[in-house]
Amino acid sequence: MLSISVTAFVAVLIFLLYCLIYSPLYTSPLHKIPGPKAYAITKWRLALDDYRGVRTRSIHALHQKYGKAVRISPNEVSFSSLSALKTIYGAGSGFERTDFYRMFDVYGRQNLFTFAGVKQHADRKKLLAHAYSKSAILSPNAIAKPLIERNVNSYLELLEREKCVSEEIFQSLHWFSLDSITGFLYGDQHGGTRALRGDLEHRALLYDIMDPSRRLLSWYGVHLKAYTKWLYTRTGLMERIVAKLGLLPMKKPAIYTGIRAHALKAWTGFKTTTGPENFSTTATAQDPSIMQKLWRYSQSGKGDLLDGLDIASEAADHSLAGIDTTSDTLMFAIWVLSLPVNKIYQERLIREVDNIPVVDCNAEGGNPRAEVADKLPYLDAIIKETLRLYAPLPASEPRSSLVDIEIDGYLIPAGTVVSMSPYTLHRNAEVFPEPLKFDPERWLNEDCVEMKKWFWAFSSGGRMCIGLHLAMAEMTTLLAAIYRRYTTSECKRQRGVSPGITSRFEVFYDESQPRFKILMATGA
Ligand code: HEM
Repeated sequence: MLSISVTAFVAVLIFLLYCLIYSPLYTSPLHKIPGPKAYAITKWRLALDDYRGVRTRSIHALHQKYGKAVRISPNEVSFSSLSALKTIYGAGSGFERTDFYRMFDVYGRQNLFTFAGVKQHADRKKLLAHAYSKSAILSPNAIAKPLIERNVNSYLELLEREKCVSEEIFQSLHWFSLDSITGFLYGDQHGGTRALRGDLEHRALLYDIMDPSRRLLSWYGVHLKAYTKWLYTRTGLMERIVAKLGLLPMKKPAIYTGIRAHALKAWTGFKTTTGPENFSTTATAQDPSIMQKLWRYSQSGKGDLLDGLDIASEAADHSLAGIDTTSDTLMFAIWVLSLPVNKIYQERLIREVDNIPVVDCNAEGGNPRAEVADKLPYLDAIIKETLRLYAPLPASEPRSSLVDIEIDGYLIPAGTVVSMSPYTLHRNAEVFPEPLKFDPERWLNEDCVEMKKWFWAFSSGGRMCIGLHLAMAEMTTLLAAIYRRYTTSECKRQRGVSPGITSRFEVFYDESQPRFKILMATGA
């Protein structure tokens, strides 16, 4: 009897060793891809890096050691080459977003960001692409340009009115991007915010995404998805026990507060005042917001019907995607230009914006117009270099293919997760000499064609950032106005300390500074 039990135990052990160690290392189709064994055997090795907030930097270090393809988990491979970039993220590549993105569903509804399938995504994108095109963003007759120019005026007025703002730009830049994206999505009447003009309720909308425990919630949501869902769906006594034991990574309500709740409120307000019966005769012309465009489409009877929750989900996601990204980039740009070592770049930028003729500035406020700020080569180089070194979404962008495919000489079976990151692409020393040095002028050299191919802050192909032109217009118009009027320098307390932002669950900062200070945890 004993010997049967021992035999069974040994057989189970051998089976487990085969499945958990031998197979991933020696028989898996990915076994030839280089990388440390611990990462190839278990997904928890990478999850641990994630927990420590060093996932992206660890993957980067693995690329430096193992080359352009690294196995980072039993079923996940990271790449860092232009050929892989084209195969995975090129237009029409057929690669889909993975389940990872489903944590950005809002109200249980998918949106542009979270659709995996190419067709579903393309259908939704068709509805939005024109509104986000460069010509629409810079058109005087559409919503974005006047809105951004007004917000730039408000920002400069705020600098004059509340002197402390100029010493702590992080928050006020968030108010700027909040007012810009909400005005664009909802229009002034139905949810456009006035944080810059002092509305405390609107400023408070940001607390939710600034809550540091959101970082932990993101980690749980990715690595312990079923358990997290279980935790948050307990009711009654169990709910109290779970809370008492401190098992919740973030206190309830963890999700539909702040920006997400605001989207639903904006939608409800819009529907009540606009309503189907007077929809075609009222506000449409004066209020061409994204919400209104989607509503108009949903009433047209063409294609799949969008209901209120679909519209609110789409809008909430664009808000979340458009706030931290833009304001974090602006914050890094101003901070890096304020360092004494970069004084020369600030002076050259000031020279460029000083040369803008008065006729190219708005009568109200006297700040450069958005379409003029868009055409300043030095400013453009500064923003590119900021996005290269401090990309606000620097982490890997996971994708998978429905069919087997070869990438950089390796056969990648269908369903394998493949990814690349701006962080690693932007630090390739063969493409960007002295990669950790802030040098905007590298973008002004005639031979920067290769660098442009590696620049990936906004991703590429069909899933490239839809808000690119909106973000660029916000950033160029505000920076041109600030440096036309002011010089900036670092505060005493900031000396030797890099600002640090968190993206998903990692902290990013300037690696050349001795220390960093985390400014905010973000949910995106
Ligand atoms: C500096 C500013 C910004 C940067 C660097 C940035 C970067 C990115 C990146 C890298 C992606 C792809 C993410 C992935 O696939 O994992 C993305 C997608 C997206 N971004 Fe942005 N973004 C910025 C601003 C904005 C703004 C202002 C909006 C406003 C609407 C926005 C809306 C979106 C949306 C909706 C997607 C999903 C697009 C799709 O799947 O088709 N972004 N962004």
